[in-house]
Amino acid sequence: MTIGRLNHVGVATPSIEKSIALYRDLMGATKIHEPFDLPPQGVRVCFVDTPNSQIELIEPLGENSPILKFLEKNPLGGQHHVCFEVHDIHAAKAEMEAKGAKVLGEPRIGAHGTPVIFVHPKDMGGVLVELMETPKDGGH
Ligand SMILES: C[C@@H](C(=O)O)C(=O)SCCNC(=O)CCNC(=O)[C@H](O)C(C)(C)COP(=O)(O)OP(=O)(O)OC[C@H]1O[C@@H](n2cnc3c(N)ncnc32)[C@H](O)[C@@H]1OP(=O)(O)O
Ligand SMILES: [Co+2]
Repeated sequence: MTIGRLNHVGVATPSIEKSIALYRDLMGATKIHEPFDLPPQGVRVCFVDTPNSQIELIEPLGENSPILKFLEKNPLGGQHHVCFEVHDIHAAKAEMEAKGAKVLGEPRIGAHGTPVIFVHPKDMGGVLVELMETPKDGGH
């Protein structure tokens, strides 16, 4: 596996609406996408475009959301994960596991419509890493 483009930085927030206001009014973001629910991942998502990447605002969706505990520990929200593109998600998963890193669950469809996996922060220097298969059209 070769690490690919930084697709997005995931930012957990208790309120997407409040975070949108911060990125728009404080940071000057001009392209903010419509928020949408992503039930398979247990989050509501809103992408904020930057010139070379995206910020992915994520708010808990449902009682089993994987970000509930993170928000308990970080009530204001905070930087949650970084997402790199990979060519083949199944090959990436197999390689991570062969190298001894814990992959959290099976590949699931992520916010850009391609499969994603997560590598445990304990095996990646404290950073939760999402690997995302590059969209066939090359992405955003
Ligand atoms: C929409 C989609 C997309 O882009 O397509 C997404 O991104 S969805 C993004 C949301 N989905 C996910 O994150 C799915 C994968 N995540 C998970 O399975 C979970 O969140 C885990 C990463 C396993 C954490 O689980 P949980 O919060 O229940 O456990 P926990 O609080 O006991 O955490 C275990 C240890 O990991 C640390 N830890 C927890 N979350 C962390 C994070 N985001 N970054 C860095 N470290 C983190 C905790 O501080 C703790 O360390 P200590 O032991 O030292 O106290
Ligand atoms: Co993400």
